[in-house]
Amino acid sequence: MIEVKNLYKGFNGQQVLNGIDYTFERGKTNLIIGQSGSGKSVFLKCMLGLFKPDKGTIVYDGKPYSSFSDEEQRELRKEMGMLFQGGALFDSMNVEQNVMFPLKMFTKQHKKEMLKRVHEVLERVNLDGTGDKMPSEISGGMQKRVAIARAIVNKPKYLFCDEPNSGLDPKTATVIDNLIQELTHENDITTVLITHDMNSVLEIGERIAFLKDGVLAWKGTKDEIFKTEDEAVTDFVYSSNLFQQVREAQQKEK
Ligand SMILES: Nc1ncnc2c1ncn2[C@@H]1O[C@H](COP(=O)(O)OP(=O)(O)OP(=O)(O)O)[C@@H](O)[C@H]1O
Repeated sequence: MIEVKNLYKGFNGQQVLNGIDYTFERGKTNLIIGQSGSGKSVFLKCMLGLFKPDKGTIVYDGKPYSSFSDEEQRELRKEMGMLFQGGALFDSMNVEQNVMFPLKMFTKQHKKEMLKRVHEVLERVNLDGTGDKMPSEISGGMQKRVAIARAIVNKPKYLFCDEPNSGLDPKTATVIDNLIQELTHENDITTVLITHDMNSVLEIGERIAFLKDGVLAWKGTKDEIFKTEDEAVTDFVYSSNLFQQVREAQQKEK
């Protein structure tokens, strides 16, 4: 669980996050949605410890970041899995080396032990047997699954995903969404996922935080989002054809 309390962040006099209070629950896919420029990435980077908040507290499973020693900060980084747009694999490394990278960086395991874990996670994401392939030799969807395997190889408590579906066809995007959700449930991970993909909201929006101009303008679930009359949210979600179609279908059923 990650509790965010009264979080403020700005750059050069421009306020980006304006006093956010929110709790990201453990074992759930916690989505952050909102228009471009609303502060989603800055929010994520604050939780990753990449940006220092101007004000406010971020509490990781009961422990405020400000109270972490250097060693504890390093330990926390080890507990964070990251999945960035485009997968961000190392082109010069094969699949196995990519997935092994966090183990080499954060653990002192023997190679045999690391290989065992790498193959365990590759199997979990249905990529067994691809360890010696280079990223350029596999499809975009497979690259995402390698990136997911790399993000979970260290058994993270927290998984941060920034638009994990970008560049994928709708069917592959759904496979990736469901895989992230399954891993979140199986391993009781606190997953925080930024998305522009309204299909992802419908698929895995167990908890949704809607940001508008750096403020948490609405929070709820994928079912509640259809019931809300909050204009900021309705303006945003019904600009998507998919949401309009689902709403129309729901109205016909009534
Ligand atoms: N390192 C930085 N220095 C200065 N300003 C920044 C920095 N990072 C982000 N910003 C500003 O913060 C604001 C919010 O950006 P952010 O990337 O969080 O938006 P976003 O909601 O993630 O947008 P998108 O959906 O397009 O990715 C923008 O005005 C951006 O220019």
